[in-house]
Amino acid sequence: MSPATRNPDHILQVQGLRAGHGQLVAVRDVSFALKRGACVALIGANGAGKTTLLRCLAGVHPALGGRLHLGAQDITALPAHRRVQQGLALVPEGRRLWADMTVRENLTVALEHRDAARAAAATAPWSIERALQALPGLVPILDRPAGALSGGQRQAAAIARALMSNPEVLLLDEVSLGLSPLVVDEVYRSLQALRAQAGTTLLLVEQDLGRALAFADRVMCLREGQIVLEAACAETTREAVTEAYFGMAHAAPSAALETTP
Ligand SMILES: Nc1ncnc2c1ncn2[C@@H]1O[C@H](COP(=O)(O)OP(=O)(O)OP(=O)(O)O)[C@@H](O)[C@H]1O
Repeated sequence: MSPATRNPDHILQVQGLRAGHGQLVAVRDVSFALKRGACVALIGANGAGKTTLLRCLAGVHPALGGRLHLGAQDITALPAHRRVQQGLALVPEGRRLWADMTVRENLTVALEHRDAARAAAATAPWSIERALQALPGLVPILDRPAGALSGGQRQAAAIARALMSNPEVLLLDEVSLGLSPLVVDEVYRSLQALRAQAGTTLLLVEQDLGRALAFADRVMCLREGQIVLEAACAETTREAVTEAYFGMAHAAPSAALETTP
């Protein structure tokens, strides 16, 4: 992407991204851009390529082609840890915390590995104290080993750990997976606080279509590794999204596409 075609309003620009697993192509020529401060929900059936796409953006899965820009910087060739330092953080499916360490230790290690210059330049850099204000549910479990936490607590701790890098863009895989509705509500309240307080740009994978459309500004539907729908949530309908999701007109929602009103 030439500097002339880059839009300064876009914090993340993805062009022609391709990735696979062996012979299998999982992400096919995917292009999109995230506006600064936006929240985009990425939806798609099992195996559509959502996790592979997020992992490619984070640099933990190799891309076969394409270009990525974070702000004005071309990050295509940067390894995962450099992308984190530049402001692109992933909260992976399954959360991947260090199970034997306490929550506090998980956060401290992340804090020590962040880019000091970026943190110094930030107007309000994240600290453990500030993360606890945004995610108060962590306060009583700060000294508990991450391996002993419930699903919702692990999700909150993983989000807090990602915040330690002062992300401009937070990628969240399967936000609601394995969590009770009440805990999901709490996680989304925390994400709302992040958006309001820090203006963090969010790209989140969410299987609950009702929740995705209610929370995000835009929705992007991935099918067989391609973006088949990209729209403002306020300007699309469940029917249009469901049709894109299944690749057929008038498809009935299945258990794979939850639809909380
Ligand atoms: N480690 C792997 N080895 C081989 N194939 C894989 C691997 N991980 C994913 N795939 C395949 O790549 C394709 C995309 O998978 P991916 O996990 O990215 O999809 P997804 O949309 O995140 O699905 P899910 O909701 O089930 O996690 C699928 O066909 C899947 O079977």
